[in-house]
Amino acid sequence: MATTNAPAVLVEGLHKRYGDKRAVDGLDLRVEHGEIVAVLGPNGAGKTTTVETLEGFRRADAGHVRVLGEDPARGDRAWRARLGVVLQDNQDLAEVTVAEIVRHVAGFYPAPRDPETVIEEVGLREKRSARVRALSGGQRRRLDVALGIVGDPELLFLDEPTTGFDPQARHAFWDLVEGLRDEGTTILLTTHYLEEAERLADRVVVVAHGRVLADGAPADLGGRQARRARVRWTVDGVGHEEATDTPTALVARLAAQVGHPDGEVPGLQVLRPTLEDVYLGLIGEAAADVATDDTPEETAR
Ligand SMILES: Nc1ncnc2c1ncn2[C@@H]1O[C@H](COP(=O)(O)OP(=O)(O)OP(=O)(O)O)[C@@H](O)[C@H]1O
Repeated sequence: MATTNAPAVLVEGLHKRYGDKRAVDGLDLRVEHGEIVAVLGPNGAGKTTTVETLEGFRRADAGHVRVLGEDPARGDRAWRARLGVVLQDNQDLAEVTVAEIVRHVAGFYPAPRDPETVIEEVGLREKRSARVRALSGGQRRRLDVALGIVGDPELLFLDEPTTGFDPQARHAFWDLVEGLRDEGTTILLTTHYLEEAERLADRVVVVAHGRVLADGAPADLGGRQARRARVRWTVDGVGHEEATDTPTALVARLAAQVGHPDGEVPGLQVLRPTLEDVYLGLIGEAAADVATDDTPEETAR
């Protein structure tokens, strides 16, 4: 067991190639115990390759990797039992029922959660006797989540967990993840949903071309809080906009100058860059850098 203050996940200088494709290219990552970290990045950024290396399913070409104090390439059964894994694609389980497979998987773990409670938590109670092949895509994904958490893991990997969920199921899943966090579970999640990262993550790591572009709390990633606000308003139906570091002062001035008798400023909006704005800016800059980078690998395609 890891008894030191070592982080739950430590990755330094991870490299992984497929042929001449550099899928992961010097990636660093640290996840502290009890933290939820979201890894964001475009398709092909290297997220799944990284996560599957941490899970012990792929071998790194180079780099230092420790997961719950162990090298995943050497992780034994006891180490694996401390992990929960929700993969992007799961093997076919078509003919078994939901309750059967959750009970079955629980049997692999020394101290599993109660299978019926887990089925309920992921919202599959009414489907507990349904065969897996009869589940919808979103229900199937919920079953994947159930199988990932039934072992009561210390560290849970969620690879795009809510793909295919309807909005209600997504919100229910977020509540579930927050409940796990409150119980002390450490969670590393990949997602394409910025709203999901913003809601769940203590820290967001943006990855592109196998490298980390930015790492920070969702609220101030990429200096988000330090960015200027844009204030919009209308006068006689004509829109105005001004960028400012002091939006409160500007709004007070507008209220005095162009506000209605009750002080209201028509069409008033104060806009800060969203996490999505910051994310798209980072990814755009990285794409521009690659376009001007004439390494043989990039020009060969
Ligand atoms: N088994 C493989 N063989 C060859 N190339 C691979 C293999 N797995 C991944 N790749 C390539 O490595 C790169 C990184 O893929 P990876 O699946 O890690 O990206 P990702 O960030 O998880 O993408 P997505 O958001 O689409 O899931 C991609 O260019 C992909 O085509």
